[in-house]
Amino acid sequence: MTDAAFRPDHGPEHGRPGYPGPGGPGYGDFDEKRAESAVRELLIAVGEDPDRDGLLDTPARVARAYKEIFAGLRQRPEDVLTTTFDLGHDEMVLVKDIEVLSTCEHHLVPFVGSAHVGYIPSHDGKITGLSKLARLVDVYARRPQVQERLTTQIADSLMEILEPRGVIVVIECEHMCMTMRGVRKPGAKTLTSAVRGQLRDPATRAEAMSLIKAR
Ligand SMILES: Nc1nc2c(ncn2[C@@H]2O[C@H](COP(=O)(O)OP(=O)(O)OP(=O)(O)O)[C@@H](O)[C@H]2O)c(=O)[nH]1
Ligand SMILES: [Zn+2]
Repeated sequence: MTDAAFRPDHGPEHGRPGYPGPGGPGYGDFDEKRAESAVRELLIAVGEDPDRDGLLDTPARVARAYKEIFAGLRQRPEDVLTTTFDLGHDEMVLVKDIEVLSTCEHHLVPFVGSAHVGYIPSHDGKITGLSKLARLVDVYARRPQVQERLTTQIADSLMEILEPRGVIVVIECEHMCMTMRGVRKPGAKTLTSAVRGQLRDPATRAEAMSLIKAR
């Protein structure tokens, strides 16, 4: 996969010499051996014996798991968001309750919850399959993330690829870094939203929000 295929949407670290991105190693490449030895080191660091029976295969297993959990680093939104045309529909399309399984980039523990993704198709009726909206959520969720960036990346890539009249993305998640450790507040939900184009109009936005809230 070439560096040029990816947009520099991961913040300033990307593309620094020696790091993935333009001018660095292949952006998104997964180095399984390096991941394995890092997990082995981590086990030693926490006071475990990586050579005891139960842990022998753990570094390789964790490396494979990380490859899967961060598979979105090797995917582009345009790989999943295929488009088609349907002139017949120019009203809002909203897919609710898309499961979000992501990883907090601060602590590398999960944050989980739901995404609600809606758009108003372009005047020429450019649309996408409903499942593709869920696939798009996964492309960005399967990376080291913060919830705010996850939300805006989904909204911005939809705007770019579907060229819709408007987009709304609302995400509600529970962060394990606030549950398992640190402040330890199970049940606290973080809500983020990104609204673009005509969905910024108060009435349209209110309609979308009432559809999202309706159970
Ligand atoms: N804005 C934002 N913050 C997040 C997200 N995930 C985790 N955090 C926060 O990132 C912050 C990191 O804060 P630090 O003070 O550097 O780290 P820390 O000492 O481990 O913080 P505590 O979690 O408060 O113990 C914490 O407040 C987390 O709750 C996210 O998706 N968005
Ligand atoms: Zn965290």
